[in-house]
Amino acid sequence: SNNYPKLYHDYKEHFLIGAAVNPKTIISQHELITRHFNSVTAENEMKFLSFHPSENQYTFDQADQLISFAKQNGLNVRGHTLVWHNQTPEWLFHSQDGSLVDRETLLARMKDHIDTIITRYKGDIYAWDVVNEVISDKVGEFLRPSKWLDIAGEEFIEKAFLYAHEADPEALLFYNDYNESVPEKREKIYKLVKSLKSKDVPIHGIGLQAHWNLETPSLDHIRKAIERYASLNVQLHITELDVSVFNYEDKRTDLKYPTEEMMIRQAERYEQIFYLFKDYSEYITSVTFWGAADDYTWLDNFPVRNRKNWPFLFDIDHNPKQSYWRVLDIA
Ligand SMILES: Oc1ccccc1CN[C@@H]1C=C[C@@H](O)[C@H](O)[C@H]1O
Repeated sequence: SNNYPKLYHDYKEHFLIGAAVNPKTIISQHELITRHFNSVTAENEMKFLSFHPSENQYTFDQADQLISFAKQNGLNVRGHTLVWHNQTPEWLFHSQDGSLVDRETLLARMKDHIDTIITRYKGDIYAWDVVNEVISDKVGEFLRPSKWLDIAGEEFIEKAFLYAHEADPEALLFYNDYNESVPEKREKIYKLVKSLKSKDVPIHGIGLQAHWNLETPSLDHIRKAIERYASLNVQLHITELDVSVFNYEDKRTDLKYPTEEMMIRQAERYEQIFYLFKDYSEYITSVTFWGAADDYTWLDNFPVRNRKNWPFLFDIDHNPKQSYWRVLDIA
């Protein structure tokens, strides 16, 4: 990573190049991140559970650490994420006596969280994943069942955006989701965002998580999703890009290293994907990887626990892979 062409520099007229970071990787991957990226997202440190572990307790230290790293190195910061069904503490949905809270109480607690967080980082965080993954993966089901939905009804979604906008009218507010290129889910995400826009809810962008692999989604499905979302006149961010060497249903655990053909195929995929992103750089303003190099990825534990993956442009020693050269060559 030390003297290879800076990835963000070669893409600067197209879109920002980002990486998910955490308190460990801003140290272990410091040189790589500051050389090749101009945007960062906290992998876990800005989620509800991290910020707000109990009703009257906010914990900011780890997020503050990441913010000062970003400021010291001139990196843009995406906030992830304010309202989600995962990594959210149980206290939020319960009263002292353990019963479920009512709609007003839950919305008041949501507002307090959003006000507190967005106000603290106003001017430091330019874009927020306000709502993450509320669309269902189940055929025929629109919204994912959750305590948010059960207690507050579907208006919790628009309320999150309204509260966020009131707290920082300058921040870009995103809806973020995965499997975003699957046609059936694409149409549900489209319907949700179109509905929010039609009610003048302040939403500025759609985050495509882009947790992809060597085979899926097809370039055609990716292109169709980008075009569908772009037609809503919102910005598009690729928010969590990785290209797993295993298909979702492939649970093999025998590999200690990626095969040569995996690395050749991955380089081809990355070239095709970035060629497509460049084609739509009028709409795509940021491309963030969900990590920076193969020495650390959430995919080492998902969907198979303790199974190594090699999803990025840089290898476990932070040296460029074939994938890096193919992405750089078409910049
Ligand atoms: O690809 C998925 C499949 C099933 C559930 C969630 C996801 C992706 N969900 C993402 C992954 C990692 C987390 O750190 C991110 O916050 C989350 O947005």
